[in-house]
Amino acid sequence: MTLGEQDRLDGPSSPTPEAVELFGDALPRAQRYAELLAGPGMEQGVIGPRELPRLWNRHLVNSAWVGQVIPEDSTVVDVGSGAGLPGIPLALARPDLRITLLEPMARRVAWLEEVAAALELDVTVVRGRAEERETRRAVGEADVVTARAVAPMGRLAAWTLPLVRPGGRLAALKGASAQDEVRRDAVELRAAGGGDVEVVTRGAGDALTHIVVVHRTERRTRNDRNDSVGSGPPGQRRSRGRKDRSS
Ligand SMILES: C[S@@+](CC[C@H](N)C(=O)[O-])C[C@H]1O[C@@H](n2cnc3c(N)ncnc32)[C@H](O)[C@@H]1O
Repeated sequence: MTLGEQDRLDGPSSPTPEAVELFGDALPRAQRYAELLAGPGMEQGVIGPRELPRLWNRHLVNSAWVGQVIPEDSTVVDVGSGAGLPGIPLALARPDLRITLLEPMARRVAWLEEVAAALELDVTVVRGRAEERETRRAVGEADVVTARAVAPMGRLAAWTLPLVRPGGRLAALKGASAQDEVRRDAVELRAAGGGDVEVVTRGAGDALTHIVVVHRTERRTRNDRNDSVGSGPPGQRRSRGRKDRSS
């Protein structure tokens, strides 16, 4: 399928050529997600009206690019999913991944559950804050943590690297400040258990995406030693969009 330049200007129901490539067979469900964001999502305030004309590039395509730094069959925790970004587009583009959407706000958790059910997505939704011990117990350690627009790099690493298994990685979607944040917060990144860091750039224009990949060292941090991971305590909310997980 090819789409012309005009399709970029037509609003949320018009996927861009990058979207066609990234979502492949899942494109109709990505389109449904864009419609949900533009309709009930906007009414419920999970996304602002000004985002409508740039839903595809700035949000769906930008989010799906993160799949390019995630190895096959990984477990992923998307921290601070909000409207479902990048977790929902990632789940659509990469059905091999096992994804948990982590979000502290009840209203957004309800939204994520509704979207997962509507799109028949096999994702787990957990209510909680990344830095809380209960959350770490509930979600365990993932191969990869993703996050977009949640916190400055140093704080984000302190919150999220304890959710990454040693040898795994944090993939943070950042704006043009990516390199500067990495330099500025280098000490915090190391203290949190960060090792090698790379900034991967994809796309152009509204879809331009800088992904800060922080590789987690094998060494344990004080945060890890204070936590023991396992199944979630009573009261921690977990739910699934679909229960018949096949892989
Ligand atoms: C600016 S929104 C970004 C939402 C989404 N990632 C996006 O890119 O559109 C930040 C989100 O992070 C969540 N958040 C804030 N602090 C958090 C924490 N400590 N742990 C997990 N999520 C957090 C907020 O509730 C909110 O949904």
